[in-house]
Amino acid sequence: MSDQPIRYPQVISQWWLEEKLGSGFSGAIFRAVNLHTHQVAALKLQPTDVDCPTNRYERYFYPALQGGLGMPTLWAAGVEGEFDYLAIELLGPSLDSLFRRSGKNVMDLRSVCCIAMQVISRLELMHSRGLLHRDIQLGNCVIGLPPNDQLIYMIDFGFSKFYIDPQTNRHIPDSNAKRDFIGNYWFTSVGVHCRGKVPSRRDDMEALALMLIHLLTPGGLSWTRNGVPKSDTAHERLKREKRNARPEDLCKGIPAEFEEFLRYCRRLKFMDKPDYAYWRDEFRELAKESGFPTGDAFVWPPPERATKSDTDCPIQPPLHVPSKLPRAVPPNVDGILHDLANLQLGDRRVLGERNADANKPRGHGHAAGRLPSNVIIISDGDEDENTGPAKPPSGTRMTKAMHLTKIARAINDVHDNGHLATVVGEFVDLLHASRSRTLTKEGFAVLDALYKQLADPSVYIQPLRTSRSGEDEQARAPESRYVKMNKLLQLRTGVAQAADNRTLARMVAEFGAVINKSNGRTITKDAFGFLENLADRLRTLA
Ligand SMILES: Nc1ncnc2c1ncn2[C@@H]1O[C@H](COP(=O)(O)OP(=O)(O)OP(=O)(O)O)[C@@H](O)[C@H]1O
Repeated sequence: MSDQPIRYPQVISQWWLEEKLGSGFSGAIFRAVNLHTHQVAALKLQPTDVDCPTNRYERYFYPALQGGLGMPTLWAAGVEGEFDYLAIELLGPSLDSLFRRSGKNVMDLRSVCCIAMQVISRLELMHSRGLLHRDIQLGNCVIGLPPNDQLIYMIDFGFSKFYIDPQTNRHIPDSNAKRDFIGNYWFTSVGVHCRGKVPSRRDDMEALALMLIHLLTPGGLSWTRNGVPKSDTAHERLKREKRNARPEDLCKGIPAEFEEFLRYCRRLKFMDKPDYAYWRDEFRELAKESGFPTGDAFVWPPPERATKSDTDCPIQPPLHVPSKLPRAVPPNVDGILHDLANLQLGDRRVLGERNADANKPRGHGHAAGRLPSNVIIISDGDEDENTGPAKPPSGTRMTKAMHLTKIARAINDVHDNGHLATVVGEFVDLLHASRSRTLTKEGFAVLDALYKQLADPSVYIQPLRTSRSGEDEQARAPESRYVKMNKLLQLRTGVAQAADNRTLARMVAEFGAVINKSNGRTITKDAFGFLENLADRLRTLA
């Protein structure tokens, strides 16, 4: 291809070219009108002699995506004269241009959660049709034109690839052969970009995770700040920085879900199918916990405070507030649940100091007449106070965070060590079933509740981990892996000999501190062993 600027014609096939909408590495895209039907389209033009003839590839992939939500319609495609053209459904601006135009340093959490939910769905659709995108970035996510302007579309399938071989119907094989990097500098996964791995579904998901973290990071991910690398040395430097960036450092100060999502993507094996529904739910739950509507409609510009009209899926009232109390939607459900866990209700007992009257029916602490005046009774309406953790209302999937919160509340309510052992067992089962091995803030809240119940529930206990925002970073100066493993092993074996509940409480506190100080706050094999042995010990001390 010559170095001369490309001269685009006025008419291609039946399309009259109007203004330029954008340009890419090897072509440009114009708004165009069909001379016969007057249909409007986005015409993607590329000289036929370009080094990287992506239009030719895109033409091949588009048919597989037709009819899918958030997949543009391809109206026509062909070669005329020196140009390869694609006539695509005309769409709105990209997330990149919306974000740039907003002039903001970071994107608001509600918008990022919506992008997460929607792009996960787009990837699920593409993957279900055997295709990888392989170039996830803000410029390749665009919103529709009204009335579809709350829907995010995927565009630019020039780097896509069938990971299911259409001939054999089998997943493409992994390989260690050296390969050129396909994707973009900012968000392509570390495995593909820095280690030369073969892209698969996990890498599309990791690129999304990095894109979301980028949007929430002031100034963006560090390796995106110097622009596109102009030399091999600069590219190598960028790769080193990207490869060395630890999830916990990238995600400092942003909700833990993003760190967990990134870790999850990186743990997936080459052929693994990502759990799209799980992560969509996690981001929906995060939006809900943050007081936003749970729908995934991408409302731009973000409303000052999301309201019912922002979404076709209105906010679910998370809490039932008794009618005699002033009705108010709390801004932070999480904080309230946490505060509730720390309430001094006055009639709690120390399990280790139980005597015969412990079996007497206990006046329930929620009796309105006995509550301090500032206490609001909170109930999901689906919980039987005598049976601890309740089942989710039928038809509702309980997220891990909700489940953990219920477990923490159940621990506050137990009457004896036997019951406590059962709840700890449920905690262990939930952690085992979870795809993430990171102990979340809700997981720490369970440890807090456990410690409090084992030590003395009537006194306020400083939570084991109160902040994700980095304020507690000094307190959690990282310990080496070796130290962590050693301590966990000691706790795992020592717990079987614990003489009483107070000793168990001390061990739970130590356990929480070790996990909190470790990189990634990961639940290891020994950590599971400790919790399982704790449940056994509680049974024998019952
Ligand atoms: N269907 C469309 N409707 C409206 N605008 C579009 C459409 N497709 C693309 N654009 C605009 O054109 C820009 C470039 O499009 P696209 O990414 O498909 O081209 P490209 O040549 O492959 O770009 P790159 O080389 O940067 O990946 C997009 O960021 C978007 O702003």
